[in-house]
Amino acid sequence: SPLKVDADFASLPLGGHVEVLEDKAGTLDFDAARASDAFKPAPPAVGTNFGFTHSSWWVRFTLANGGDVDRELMLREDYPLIDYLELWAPDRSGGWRHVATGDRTPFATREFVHRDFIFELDVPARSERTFYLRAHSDGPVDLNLLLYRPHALVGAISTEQLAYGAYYGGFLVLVLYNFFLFAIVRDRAIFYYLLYASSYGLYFAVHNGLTFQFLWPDSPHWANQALLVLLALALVFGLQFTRTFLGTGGFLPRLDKLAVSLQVLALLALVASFFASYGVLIQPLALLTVVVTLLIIAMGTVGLFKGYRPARYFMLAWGMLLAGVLAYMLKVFGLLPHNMLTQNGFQVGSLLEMVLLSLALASRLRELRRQSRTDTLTKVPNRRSFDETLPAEFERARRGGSAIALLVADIDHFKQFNDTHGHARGDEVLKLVADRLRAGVRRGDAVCRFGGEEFTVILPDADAREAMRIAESLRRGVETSTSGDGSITISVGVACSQDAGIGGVDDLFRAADAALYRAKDLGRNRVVHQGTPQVATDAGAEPSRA
Ligand SMILES: Nc1nc2c(ncn2[C@@H]2O[C@H](COP(=O)(O)OP(=O)(O)OP(=O)(O)O)[C@@H](O)[C@H]2O)c(=O)[nH]1
Repeated sequence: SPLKVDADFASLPLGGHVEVLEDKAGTLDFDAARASDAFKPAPPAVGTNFGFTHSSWWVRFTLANGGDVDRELMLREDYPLIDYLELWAPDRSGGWRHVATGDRTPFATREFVHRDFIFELDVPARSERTFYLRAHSDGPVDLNLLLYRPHALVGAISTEQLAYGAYYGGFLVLVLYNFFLFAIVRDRAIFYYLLYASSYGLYFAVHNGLTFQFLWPDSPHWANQALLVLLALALVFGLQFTRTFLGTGGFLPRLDKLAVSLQVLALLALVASFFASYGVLIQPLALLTVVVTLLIIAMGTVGLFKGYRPARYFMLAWGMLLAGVLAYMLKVFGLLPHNMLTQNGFQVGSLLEMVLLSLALASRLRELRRQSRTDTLTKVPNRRSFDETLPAEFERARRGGSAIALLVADIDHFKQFNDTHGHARGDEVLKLVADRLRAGVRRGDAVCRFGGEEFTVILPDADAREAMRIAESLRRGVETSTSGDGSITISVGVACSQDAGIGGVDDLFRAADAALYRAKDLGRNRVVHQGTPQVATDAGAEPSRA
């Protein structure tokens, strides 16, 4: 039955009011189609979404204007990737106005300069008009037909343009920001993120019909191929980013190899896009996308369980994307309202994903920074960390008018231990000593491996007396916990900022180091304060340090 268009409405979905005709061979011309009696009402479940099909599809609908004024209406088909789309509309002289467009014809074939297909429909007062559409496409023929009053279409489009501007603006800012970050930091993960975000963002822009309108309006062939190329690139770079970010080559060699094979497949699809048609390639690529997504989530999950902190943001990011897809699914099944967020759940989720991946990169930089300040063997802060921490703590103590002390500790006769028991056992001793030191200090004290078998301990808010007490308890702690190991002992030199002659950080370190030498000279396994002539433990004197 004709759709009444004289009532007051802003927009109407046309889906339930059309009849369709499948032209399997694609040979019918307009007159033959118009004469055909094989038109059937569109099935309510799918409407005019015909999916992947080799047929051409004819769509017919009748609009009835019972009012006294002419009605000018806008027909919008809002899936922009239809290859060929034609309209036949009755004109006022009894003939037909024919528009032949689609994304396989130059952009200029459109009546309206817009990423979707928009046609003007004229229904004079007190009349009925029947319109015909013909669609054919290598990809899915998913016609989403909407009828608008002109003012309503203007309103809808301006809202959408704002949303798209915000969406792609977000992508652009992320890409620019990370570009500059990469220029400074030179982390390869940032580089792959850049490529991933760029190809992914452009892929969506192709999907929305925006690149065809704004970037390559005269290249319909490339406009179609670009979707495949960008999807393949997004898969390659997404995997490359994930592998670099999580460092999967090291701890997940099998999954990492699988990732490389999938990258090769995506690259093959990319090359094939120059020879094979869109229709042949899009379905395998869609399948590959699902597999890649599952693999990335699997790798992130393992990274998370291995305790790699940046993997938390990484997984949150992918969770956002999945939440977006889920929101869209729930909308399709009527469990969530239809609005711009749910309708575009995939796209919204993808931007949130990119934002969180950018955060994950920041978290990774923090982790790299932490690693560069940690000794890999003993897991205590290293020399670099010490060189940064001591001046800062010293300055803080000076400003607060408090004392700060420094211990320099060295394992006794470690060379001999190494020579006797081997380097591996020596490493274990280093770890053990580091653990003892760490366990024996107060909160806020900093144990560092200064180098070799030498450790430092920064003791904020400690005067010489307190520092001696802590040093002595550390010495005893090492001695007792390693008594079964051929007796490992340490010698410790102590200096405090309140000691005479300590003007700055360098004085403090020199004094503690000199005290350590004295401890070695006095027989090892003892604590010596730089100011006092001798504060010996009860260990017997030994020959001088070599
Ligand atoms: N196993 C192991 N040994 C190390 C490491 N770093 C340094 N060493 C060893 O530590 C030893 C330090 O020897 P020396 O500096 O001669 O001092 P020492 O033998 O401890 O003698 P004193 O300090 O005079 O008591 C050398 O044999 C180094 O090879 C390490 O990371 N692992």
